Amino acid sequence: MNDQDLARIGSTRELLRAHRRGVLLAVGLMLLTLAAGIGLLGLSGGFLTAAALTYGTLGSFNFFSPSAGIRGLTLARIVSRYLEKLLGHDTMLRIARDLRSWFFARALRLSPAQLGRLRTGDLLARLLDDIDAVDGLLLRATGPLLALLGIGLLGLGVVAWLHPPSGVWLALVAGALALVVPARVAWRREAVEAERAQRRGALRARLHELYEGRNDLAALDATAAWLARVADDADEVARIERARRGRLADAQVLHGGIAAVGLLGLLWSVATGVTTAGLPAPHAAAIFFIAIGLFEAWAGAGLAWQALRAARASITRLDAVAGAAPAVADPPEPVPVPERGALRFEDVTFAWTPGAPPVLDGLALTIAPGERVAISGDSGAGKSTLSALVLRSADAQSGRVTWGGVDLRAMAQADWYARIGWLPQNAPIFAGRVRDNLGFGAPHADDAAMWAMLAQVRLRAWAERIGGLDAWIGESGATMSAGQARRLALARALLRDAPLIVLDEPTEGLDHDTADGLLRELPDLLVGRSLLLITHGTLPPGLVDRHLWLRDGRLHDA
Ligand SMILES: Nc1ncnc2c1ncn2[C@@H]1O[C@H](COP(=O)(O)OP(=O)(O)OP(=O)(O)O)[C@@H](O)[C@H]1O
Repeated sequence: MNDQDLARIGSTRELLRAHRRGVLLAVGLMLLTLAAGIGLLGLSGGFLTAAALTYGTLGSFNFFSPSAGIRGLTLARIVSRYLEKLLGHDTMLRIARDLRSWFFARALRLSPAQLGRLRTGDLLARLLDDIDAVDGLLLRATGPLLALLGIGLLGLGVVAWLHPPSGVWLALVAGALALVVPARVAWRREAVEAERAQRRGALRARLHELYEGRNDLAALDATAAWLARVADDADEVARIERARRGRLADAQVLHGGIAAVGLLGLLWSVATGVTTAGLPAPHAAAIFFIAIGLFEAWAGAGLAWQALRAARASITRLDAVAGAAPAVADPPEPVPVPERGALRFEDVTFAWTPGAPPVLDGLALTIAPGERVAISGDSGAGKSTLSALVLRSADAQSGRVTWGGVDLRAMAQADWYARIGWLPQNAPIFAGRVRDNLGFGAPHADDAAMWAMLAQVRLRAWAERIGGLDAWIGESGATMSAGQARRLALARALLRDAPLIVLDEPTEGLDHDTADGLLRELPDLLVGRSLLLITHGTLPPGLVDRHLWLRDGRLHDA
């Protein structure tokens, strides 16, 4: 499926339905493989019995038809099994690919506040474990269950045709299996499967946090305590897995018991048929072998039922994220975004949690084109919240934010972002080359522009030392100091050809002289662009046109 098709899909089940052709084909091939296998067993049993009964007598024996049938079924089984593996796995891989792209794209539509409620490890668990459970639905759950149903009906039909009383008996045994096995492994197991998926997610989250926070935990001498929590989580997961396996083993035992009684009853039924109702012995043998084949195939039903329940729990978890309505969405017919304009907050009131005291309360602010405004305030006053509204991580509950007179909510988010160069508080450095990190937001910037920008943020000497624009910088800027990472992210924001630059604490982590030098040079880097600067520090004269103070949700002159 292409991106446009995926964008139209609203739930996991809808996505699975879009693959129904591949799924039906794979199920048909599974059925064919099973039918060929069981047919082979029945035909061979009948054939051998007929041959044994004819041996040493003068009776005639049709050798050719059954042996041709055996050859045909053998070949059919080989070919259908090969195609089943080929097409079944191909469909499964397509489902997995589409599910991952779709889930990821849907999750990214959510605002940071919505995503922030999920732990990264849990999100990863959904992306990996839950999608794994769902894409295997075809090969481990619905596929086998449908194929087992199909082969059951076919087998019962053949047995009933050869000997109706045996058909009735086999149907009764099949009915008992169909009730008892799912009852043991799957009936009323929704809550347990949901808990299993949730616990596995929690374990991943705990491990992810251990990895991310390993240095802090080591410094706090808290690694052992954290590992103990990991062990507790792992124990919980193991407890649930053991219980599941126990239920599956119980189901296998029940299946074995019922199948044994079923076969004994069938033996009695066909023996009576042969001795009293003229049932040919080869038919009796064929019925017996078909039944053995069916019981063997049905033994997989328990696992398939369990996989089905697990997949359902995973579907619920995936839809909880992918099906959530994004807090910030594009309008159906977005308005074009003006090239330049004033950024205005008009009587803006905003609370992160509905009903909580607002962080911004009737806030008003105008930044004229080319104007540079700094905003300071106590920690927690709402400075980053203000930039979050500019970035449309959230929308104001009342009032509006406009650019060139157009409400930001009337624009497509991507069009609006094209007008902004943003340096967030925790700007990430991506694993890759210096060039990649600079060029993300400015794909057309050439080497000369990159070097000039590196010089302006005072990173030129560093870049030359590590090998230039193609030098590799590790994940999260592992090979850089915090100040260097901050300056590289600043360079990235400034390199963008955007009329509005939003900088949240650009000099955080820099020594006084570097910070001061950088701020003094900032006006030259802005050249006519508007600036919204969030800062705690003192500013050199001439950097900004106005310096405001955020207090009680409103802006005051500093
Ligand atoms: N995503 C969020 N969800 C819920 N509450 C939030 C969120 N982000 C911020 N807040 C709350 O909003 C208030 C303002 O936070 P904000 O980060 O805007 O302050 P700030 O002025 O930038 O602080 P600092 O100078 O410490 O960075 C705080 O009480 C904070 O707890």
